[in-house]
Amino acid sequence: MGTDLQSVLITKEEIDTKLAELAAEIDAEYAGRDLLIVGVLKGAVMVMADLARALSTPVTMDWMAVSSYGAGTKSSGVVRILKDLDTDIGGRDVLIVEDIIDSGLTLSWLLSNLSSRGPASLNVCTLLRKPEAAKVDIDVKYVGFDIPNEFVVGYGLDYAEKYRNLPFVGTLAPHVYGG
Ligand SMILES: O=P(O)(O)OC[C@H]1O[C@H](OP(=O)(O)OP(=O)(O)O)[C@H](O)[C@@H]1O
Ligand SMILES: Nc1nc2[nH]cnc2c(=O)[nH]1
Ligand SMILES: [Mg+2]
Repeated sequence: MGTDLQSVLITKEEIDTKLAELAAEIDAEYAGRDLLIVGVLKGAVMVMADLARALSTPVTMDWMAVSSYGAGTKSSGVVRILKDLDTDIGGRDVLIVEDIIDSGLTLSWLLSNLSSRGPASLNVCTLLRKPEAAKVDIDVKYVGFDIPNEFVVGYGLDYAEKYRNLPFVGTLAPHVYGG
């Protein structure tokens, strides 16, 4: 697996340190409240698992799976729900947890969908954010790392469903893309 990687962009230690910082901010914000964290499958699995364990605030956890319509339409912004929340979020404090915001279209859609359900509050935490996201008018309260516009894998992020289990975030060598 090592030879497929071009470089390590963010080490496991850097991720751990950043998640501890974000968890402290989230603990301060939600102290005494009843927080529901919502992970967006599948990419956010690692962030959810490690962020949740870094929090002191007791939380409940739920999951959504969403997909863009059709192949190659990632940036169409048309999303369908593959798995909805099990929880009624009406009146709840909700924090969406993502691995990455790239075009921002997945998150824009999720924010409008979830806000229509009447949560008491709705915020976003993402480990990674790419420059494209600035073009979309979304307010992301907790951001781990702003990264360059490169395709990254690891720590939940895949290329053709592989590399999600790497403990760090890296970039792929060109030969992996078939070049
Ligand atoms: O900002 P955007 O351009 O919308 O891209 C970001 C989304 O794309 C990835 O998920 P993907 O739909 O690839 O599915 P996955 O989480 O199962 O890997 C990532 O996990 C985000 O959810
Ligand atoms: N694995 C992966 N998925 C993404 N989805 C949007 N941007 C990315 C990225 O850089 N890597
Ligand atoms: Mg995802």
